[in-house]
Amino acid sequence: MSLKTRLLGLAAALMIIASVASWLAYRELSEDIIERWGQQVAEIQVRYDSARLLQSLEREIGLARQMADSSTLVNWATSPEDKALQRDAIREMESFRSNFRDNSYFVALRDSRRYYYNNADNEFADDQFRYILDPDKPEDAWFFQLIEEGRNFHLNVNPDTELGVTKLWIDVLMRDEEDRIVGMVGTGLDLDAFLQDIVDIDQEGITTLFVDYNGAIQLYRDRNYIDFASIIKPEGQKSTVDLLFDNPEDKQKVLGMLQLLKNRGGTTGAVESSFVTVDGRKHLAGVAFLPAIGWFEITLLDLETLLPRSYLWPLVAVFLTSLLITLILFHLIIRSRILKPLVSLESAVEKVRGGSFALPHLEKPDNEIGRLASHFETMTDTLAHSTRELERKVAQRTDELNRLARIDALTGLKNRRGLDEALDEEIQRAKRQNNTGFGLIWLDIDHFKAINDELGHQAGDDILCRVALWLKAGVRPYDHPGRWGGDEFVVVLSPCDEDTLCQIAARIRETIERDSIRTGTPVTVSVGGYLCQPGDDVDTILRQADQALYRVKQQGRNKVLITDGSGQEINPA
Ligand SMILES: Nc1nc2c(ncn2[C@@H]2O[C@H](COP(=O)(O)OP(=O)(O)OP(=O)(O)O)[C@@H](O)[C@H]2O)c(=O)[nH]1
Repeated sequence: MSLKTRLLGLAAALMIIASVASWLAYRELSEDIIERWGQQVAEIQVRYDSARLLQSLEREIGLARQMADSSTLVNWATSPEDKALQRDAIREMESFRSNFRDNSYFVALRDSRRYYYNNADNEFADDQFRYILDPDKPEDAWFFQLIEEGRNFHLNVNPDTELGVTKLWIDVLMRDEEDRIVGMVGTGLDLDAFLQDIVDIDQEGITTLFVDYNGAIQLYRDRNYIDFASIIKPEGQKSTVDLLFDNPEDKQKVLGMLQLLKNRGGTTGAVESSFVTVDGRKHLAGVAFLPAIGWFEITLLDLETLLPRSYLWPLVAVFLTSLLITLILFHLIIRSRILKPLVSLESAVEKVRGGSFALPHLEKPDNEIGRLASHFETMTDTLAHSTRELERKVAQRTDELNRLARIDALTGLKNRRGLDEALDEEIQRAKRQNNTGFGLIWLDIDHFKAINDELGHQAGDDILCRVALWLKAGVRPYDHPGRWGGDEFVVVLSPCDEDTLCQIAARIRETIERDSIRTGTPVTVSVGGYLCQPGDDVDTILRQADQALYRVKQQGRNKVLITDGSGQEINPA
């Protein structure tokens, strides 16, 4: 697999790994962020909603307590038949009515079970006594239950069938100086208006509800879930907060949070929160206990609505785009800085390996690969130069060897191979030039063995060298003199005719005889010559010349004998 493919594969694998890792990290992180944010928001929201409820009820509760503490009312409650006290009490009650937000009040006396009420329309002016509370009537059970429990203060969401109103009732027990319960006073707030103010807040994704100490739903946007008159219902029949959750775990969680807050004894500001599922959607439930009224406030935050995960998608898109751009840039840089230079370097190496030093253009980035390419170029130049130099020397040496292979080492004349080639060339030339003639002289030193024997081998060599010089001097510059071997010499004469052949052969013989006398060692040579004929080959030519020489030796030596193709003497010496 090529490096390019590997790098591309690696980049793609890295991108996939990075994307998957980022996606997982994003999910974890976004969930974490949303949870943290949600918890903080839930706590703030719970406190805010609690504060709104308490703010709205505080004044009414305070007034109800004042009313319960009113000595006028307490005195009357202990002597309800006393008309004077009743008159004062009614006046007192009416004064409170104008102060209550709902402009309504109720007063219920324990012993007489008489129930007094007047509303904002002053509908029951001078007729505040409405009815007698009956312990056997379920709708009156709240009164007897509260007295039995002895709870000084209680909030109660209850429809009053007698009066035809459903209200959030603020019930406060009236006690005499001996702390005996003598009655109950309070006011009611219109439930619908109250729900609209406190619970039906127009904030998408936020649900607020209030439950009593036992978890029974008291204020909730869906009236069907409200546990009306929950005080008189036995446990198990109450419409409690766990009804809102489908998942048993969630039910336990929420009830557990209520219990936890109860155990803390109503620490102010304490908030518990946990994730729950409502209508198939994940919510964060925040719970706070409101010790002032003995209720819990529960806020459900629909996190997907409040902070949809899609909000973070642009972040993911930015990340993935940057990742993609980074990888593309990485790939481009790798390609231009590593791959392309490597590919050009590899093709250059291939060329050099194939014997060519003409390098293609090499990419040389400013890095190790660039320096490597530079070194390779320099190395190739040096190698090319050395190779050229070596080739030149080899050629020179080969020429020299070729020359030496054709030269006789002793005399410096052509040797037998050189003569063969010269003869061959002459035959070819003669053929090309319409058989223009050429000749061949073959000469042999007479009695050379005796010279060697008498004067020694070195002296024999000297004579061979001298004969070579005289021979050279006796021929034309373009003739080819050579030593055939031993004391035999051959001259190829070109071009040449009969006369020339005879003249040169005779001149050679005379020169050697004459000049050798001057050296103190006279030598003579026998010369055989042959005028070459059209169509003669090397063997024929040499044989003819040799035979002529042989005949000279037969005839007594130191002579010249030239023959033609028929074997006839041309110019007998
Ligand atoms: N000094 C010397 N002697 C050589 C060399 N090559 C051959 N010889 C001798 O040359 C002699 C040649 O003798 P031949 O040509 O057979 O006979 P010759 O004595 O010349 O007598 P003819 O040719 O019949 O006149 C031999 O004794 C060889 O040993 C050489 O390179 N140097």
